[in-house]
Amino acid sequence: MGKLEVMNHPLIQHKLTIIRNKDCGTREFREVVNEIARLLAFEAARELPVEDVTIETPMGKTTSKQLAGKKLAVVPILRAGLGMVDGMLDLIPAAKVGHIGMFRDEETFEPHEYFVKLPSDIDQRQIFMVDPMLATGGSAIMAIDAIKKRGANPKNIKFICLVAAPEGVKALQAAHPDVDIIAAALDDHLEDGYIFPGLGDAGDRLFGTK
Ligand SMILES: O=P(O)(O)OC[C@H]1O[C@H](OP(=O)(O)OP(=O)(O)O)[C@H](O)[C@@H]1O
Ligand SMILES: O=c1cc[nH]c(=O)[nH]1
Ligand SMILES: [Mg+2]
Repeated sequence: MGKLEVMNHPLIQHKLTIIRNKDCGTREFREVVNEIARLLAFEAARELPVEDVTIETPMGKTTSKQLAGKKLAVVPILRAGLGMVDGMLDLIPAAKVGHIGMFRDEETFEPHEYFVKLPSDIDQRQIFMVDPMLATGGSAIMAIDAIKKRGANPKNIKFICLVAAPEGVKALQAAHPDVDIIAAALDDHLEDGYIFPGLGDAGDRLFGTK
């Protein structure tokens, strides 16, 4: 079973409160989503491998740690996942970026895939898949199916979101038990396919489409 990590950090809780508020405008919503993504990237990078390197400080020779150079990829689920990409890249600027286009049917909430473009060496990369919302879990499950089908190593995939519903966590863990989930918050339940209390439609709020 994949791990679920919920980030109960005060900075994250404070920023989430800002974007949950229905009066938060597009510009601030976008900025704060990226700020939270940056904080989540910090946590997501916790298990990156490091290696010893010998350096000289002004005081003399020592052995110190550096990143071992594992290849990384950030993979947003379009559209709303795009809102988290810059924040992730602030911390891991050398990562490649893949895209998976996915939309939910407004009545059935079934996901539909409309675009997939990944780095050609995705099989060798640690993948951080990003999407602000994990609701029924359908979009995340299908997006992970898509990257596994194209060679991604299941052990190298982490799913990173802002708000998760218990229903989505359960479905994602059942479908992809090898994928760890990092969420800024675990909310109460789903109401008509939307997370309660949640923050509404993340894509529409990020791009001002409603
Ligand atoms: O867990 P699920 O029930 O699948 O719901 C979550 C999905 O819904 C939203 O995307 P949406 O379909 O609204 O597309 P958008 O990002 O283009 O707005 C969200 O960004 C997730 O991708
Ligand atoms: O609450 C939700 C559920 C799915 N997609 C969103 O953008 N918000
Ligand atoms: Mg949407």
